[in-house]
Amino acid sequence: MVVATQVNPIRMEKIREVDIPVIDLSCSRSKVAKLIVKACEEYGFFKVINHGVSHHITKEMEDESFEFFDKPLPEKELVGSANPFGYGSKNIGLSGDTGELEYLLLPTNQNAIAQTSKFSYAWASLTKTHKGYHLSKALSIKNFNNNSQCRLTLWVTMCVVSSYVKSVRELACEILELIAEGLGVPHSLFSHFVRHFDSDSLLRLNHYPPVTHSFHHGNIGFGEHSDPQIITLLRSNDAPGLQISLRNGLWLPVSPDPHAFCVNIGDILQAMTNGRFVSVRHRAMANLLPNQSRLSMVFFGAPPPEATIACPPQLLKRNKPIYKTFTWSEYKSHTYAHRLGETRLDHFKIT
Ligand SMILES: O=C(O)CCC(=O)C(=O)O
Ligand SMILES: [Fe+2]
Repeated sequence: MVVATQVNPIRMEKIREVDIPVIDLSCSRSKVAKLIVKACEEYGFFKVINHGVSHHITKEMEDESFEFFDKPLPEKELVGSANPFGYGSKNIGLSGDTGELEYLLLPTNQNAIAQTSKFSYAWASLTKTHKGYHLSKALSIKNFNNNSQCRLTLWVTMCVVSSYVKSVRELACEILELIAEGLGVPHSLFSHFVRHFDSDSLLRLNHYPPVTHSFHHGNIGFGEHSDPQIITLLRSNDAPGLQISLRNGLWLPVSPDPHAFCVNIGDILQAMTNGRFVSVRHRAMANLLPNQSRLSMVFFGAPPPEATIACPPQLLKRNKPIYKTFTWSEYKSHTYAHRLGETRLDHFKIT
């Protein structure tokens, strides 16, 4: 008999419910900065409320995403495979990882968007409307039929996606500036990477349909990993699934809250703080709800490809650097060449 081996076996016995930090961004700046730094040190993870991203923009983005995922597979595949941007189903990355989800990876690079916006402007004048820029319309534009990447970028330039990206990018930068204040380093030390015209930030829409076949608890939607970028802002609908790993190996289920953003520290911020902040390991369980899909909309704030990543002297204090200096593009290549669950930053440790 052949027994299937499970990648990333799940340690169910260690799951428990604990409160994770919820930070109210409407409180005083100095208090918020301190609380964020504490959460980054202890968990590498927190939720923010009163964050200023309009619920209307978020809801529109969610509706638009569901509209896309509800389409028949051949239509979804028209946007091309997620390499680097496009649609993917079950396969995550190029190293053999799989999960019970489908997803769409979108660029947010302002440079690429500026290139394409002249096309979307021309299209907008043709259709004489600035509303209803849906992906279904982008898919049907004849001139773009042979260029899936162009169609995707076009979708990103459209009102709904670009408003969402702008708002969430602003929130990510605001949080990075609060972190810088809390650490006593220059205000834009981290945020300038994400604000940069060539920032490699991206938006990932993850759709976890209810699993229909004989699944048992413990099946994986998106396997255990840390995010390689600087910072991640995740917003989900009110279906559960996300879990974070604590330093002691316990898994914490994160209760869903459509009005909050989950913020996690990425590998780059762990490197830039010389290990003071934790790049939190997390995963999403398969969706076992009978009739409801789970949707997470995830913004990854990243540096430009040629940015140099090193811990600044102010944060080293008298300690030796733990990590070598590297560029974001070197880190990204290393990440994509390895399995999702690997601790990729270890490769850059000074031995
Ligand atoms: O969908 C989730 O809750 C987690 C997704 C995630 O970790 C990712 O896209 O990097
Ligand atoms: Fe992640």
